[in-house]
Amino acid sequence: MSIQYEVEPLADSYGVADSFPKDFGYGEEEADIEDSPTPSDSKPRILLMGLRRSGKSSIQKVVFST
Ligand SMILES: Nc1nc2c(ncn2[C@@H]2O[C@H](COP(=O)(O)OP(=O)(O)OP(=O)(O)O)[C@@H](O)[C@H]2O)c(=O)[nH]1
Repeated sequence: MSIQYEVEPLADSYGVADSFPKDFGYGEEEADIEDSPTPSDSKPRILLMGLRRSGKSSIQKVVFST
């Protein structure tokens, strides 16, 4: 007496994954819609943040005044 098993190929068990759309992606590249004006001379900009009267203007004078 012999018992026969039906062994399906392993690849068939992943049939669900095969049904996944192949062209799934992030779509077209979209331009940033942030309203950050791009300076034409492309100078780097520094945002100095701090509490009131904490010395921001003084730092600016010391660091950036020529
Ligand atoms: N002792 C001391 N006082 C400082 C220093 N830096 C700034 N001050 C004094 O702190 C006060 C405020 O300095 P500002 O540079 O005007 O500070 P700010 O952050 O620009 O102030 P806001 O524009 O009001 O936010 C001024 O009276 C400065 O003289 C420091 O390093 N040491």
